[in-house]
Parts: sequence; structure tokens; C-alpha cells
Amino acid sequence: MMGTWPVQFIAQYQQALTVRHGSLKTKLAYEKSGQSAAESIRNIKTVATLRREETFIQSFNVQNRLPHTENLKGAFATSIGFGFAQACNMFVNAVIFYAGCRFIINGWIDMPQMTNVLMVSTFSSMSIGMLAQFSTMISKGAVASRGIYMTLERKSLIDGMDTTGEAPEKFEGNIVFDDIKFSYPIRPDTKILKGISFEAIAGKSVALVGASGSGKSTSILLAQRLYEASSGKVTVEGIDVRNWNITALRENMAIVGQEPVLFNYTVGENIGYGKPGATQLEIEEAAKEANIYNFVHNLPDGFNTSVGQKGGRLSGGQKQRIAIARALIRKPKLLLLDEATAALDSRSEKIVQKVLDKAAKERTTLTVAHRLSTIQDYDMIVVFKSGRIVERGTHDELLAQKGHYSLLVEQQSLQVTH
Ligand SMILES: Nc1ncnc2c1ncn2[C@@H]1O[C@H](COP(=O)(O)OP(=O)(O)OP(=O)(O)O)[C@@H](O)[C@H]1O
Repeated sequence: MMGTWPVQFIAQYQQALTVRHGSLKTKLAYEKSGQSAAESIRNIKTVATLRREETFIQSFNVQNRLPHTENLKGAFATSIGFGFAQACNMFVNAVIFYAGCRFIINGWIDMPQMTNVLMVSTFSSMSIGMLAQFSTMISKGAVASRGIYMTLERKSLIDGMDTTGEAPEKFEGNIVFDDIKFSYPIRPDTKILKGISFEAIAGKSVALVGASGSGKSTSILLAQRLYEASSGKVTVEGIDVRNWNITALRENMAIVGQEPVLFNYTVGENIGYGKPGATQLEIEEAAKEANIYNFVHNLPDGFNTSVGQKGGRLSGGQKQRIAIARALIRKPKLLLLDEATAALDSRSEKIVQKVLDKAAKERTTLTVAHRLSTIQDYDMIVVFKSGRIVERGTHDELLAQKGHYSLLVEQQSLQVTH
């Protein structure tokens, strides 16, 4: 009887391996199809405008083919394993029954003895059968938890929760980029910044301009220490950002990007997220500064009006002004603007630009700008090209040089007044 146990164990081990292998493939395929579905739902307006609903449905179906096949294989393997284990049990019981009857006829054992052997055989087989069920569950669980543990154990290069580091009380908004070289971790061989140096001193406005992909937004990310420079250093108030207390560093600066990111909460909450523990008065003041107060005040629930998913109930300009209010509520000394008006229509752009110009007056401003008309009055314009700085100066100085900037201005058919 015990001689059949190894066979049953091997059958179940093989079954567990098949399920494990299938689970891993299925999990990856589900991840892919889930991502694709989430992305197309998130961007449903674009999908609908492009009339690509069918394409995404088909792609979802194709991506689900693999999990479907793998699930069928898994079910097949489980059924075979289960059937084999059951067959072994029945076979063993049949042998015991047959041999037991022969032994009883020959007078070697009695009926109770044979019954005992049959009971032991039946219960041990049942236990092994249960093991099979658990081994399948364990295999699936191991595959599912692997991804969770990999994420939990992943060590981030920059620990956003680190509480150590310097946090000087005086923050004026001085920032220096000193010979920065940088590649994104995902593409370490592609040099994005190839030794850039520039500075923005307290209260001054600096614009980063240049061709698409030349590294302007990357510089803004480095200022916030969302990435680490490969060589060179970014200093804020004379302190290397790596030595700053990361919370203090980020609390002293604020960013407004091209696409305002709003959460599905109220207008007030969205503005308040810029400053932990912000009061209603502070929220309203920030809204006034961002020229959105009257609009919000006239909403049915005022500051308690929900903005909807991704701010879907608001126009682009309104969303952006809420994002600006959120940035201004913390009264940052260093304001980072990454094409903050680029996604707006010309009317909204004018309103938002006015708000930004006013905000820029009171603090150091580092602006990535495509529309050169918006940065003519800046104290310094830094021109990027393929990860290098090729020119710097004021608008008039750069025009006089008749170089890259002048060409960019010409391309935008800017009305230049000297
Ligand atoms: N997360 C990322 N991973 C890998 N490469 C990236 C990443 N983000 C940007 N890049 C690459 O880095 C280069 C510089 O991008 P960056 O966004 O800094 O340019 P930019 O000058 O701001 O361009 P634009 O004016 O179009 O916004 C580009 O070639 C881009 O493809």
C-alpha cells in the first residue's frame, strides 16, 4: 500500500509545478490586459475621438487569450492529477480488498484486520489528496505574493520618507545646477544631460527653453530630487540636495506642470493638499491668489464642490488655477513651472499666465517654456540643446546674439519689440 505513496506524491508535485508555471504566465498576461483596459478607460475620450474602441477591445481579447489557454491547461493538469490520484486510491483499495479476501479465505487474517488496513489506506489516500489541493493553492499563492514582495522589498534610490538631513530655517530660493550629467535609470546608456550648469538666485526668474527632448523637464525633476544626478550636484541654499531633509526640501518648493493633477475630492481639499493642516482661510487666500476664488465661490457647494474624477467637471484653465492655488498655498520660495500653460486654449492661457506672472514676482521661478512670448521679461533665459546649454542671457541679449534663441523666436513668429 505504502509503495503507491511516492507515485501519488510525484503526480501531485508535477501538478503543482504545472499550476505554478501556468499561474506566473497567467498573472503576467492578466497584468498586461488589465493595464491596457485601464489605460483605454482612463483615456476614453481620446479613444472615442479616434474611433479606436474596436481596436482596444480586440487587443484586450487577444491579451486575454493567453490566460484563457493557461487556465484551461491548469484545469486539465489539475483534473489529470486528481484523476490519477483517485485512480491510485481505488487501485490500492481494490488490491487490498482482493488480497484481504484471499488472506481471510486462507485463514491468515480475520475480517477486522482487513477492515483496519482498508481504513488506513483510505484515510492516508484522503490526506494525500488534500495535500494536492493545498499544493495547488500554495503554488498560486506563491506566484501572487512574489510580485507583492518584490515591490515591498524594492529599495528606492531616493527614500522619500527619510527623516534625516539638513533643513535650514532660512530658505530664500537659491538653486544651482553644477555640471550635471544625467541618464534615466531605465536607459543608463542614453545621456540626457551632458554637463549643464546654471543658477537661479533668490527672487529671480529663470526660463529653460529649447527643442523638445533637450532635458528641460528633467532638470526640474532633479531640482525636486525625484532623480539623482549621475555626476555633478544640484545645490539649494548652498546645500547639496542629497544632504537636504527631503521633506523640507520639497516643502519649500512647489511645482505646476502641464497637466494639472486633481484628486476626486472637493475643490477646497484639492487646494489644501498643498499644505498639511491648511485652514479654510489659507485655502481661500490661495484661491484668490490663483484668481479662482470667484469661480469657486459661485459653485453650488463653493469650496465643497467635488471636482470629479481627474477634475473632469472643470475646464482646463480652472483645473490649472486650482493646481496653482495648491502650489501657492505653501508660499513656496522656489516655484517650478513646467509648461504650465501649454495645454490651455489662448483665452485660458492668458488668464493663467497673468496669475503665474504675479506669483513669479515674489519668489525664485524656474520655468520650462515653449511659448517664448511668456518669458521675455525673465531675468535669465537658458537655452538647451541635446542635453547641453548652448546660450544664456536676457531676451534682448539673446536676440542680439542671433543664435539658437533668436532662431526659436523667429520660428514662433514672435513680434519682437526692442
Ligand atoms: N522617465 C523617463 N525615462 C526614460 N527617458 C526619459 C524619461 N523622461 C524623459 N525621458 C527622455 O529624456 C529626454 C529629455 O526629456 P525632457 O522631458 O527632459 O525634455 P524636454 O526638453 O523637457 O522636452 P519637452 O520640451 O518636449 O518637454 C527625452 O529624450 C525623453 O525621451
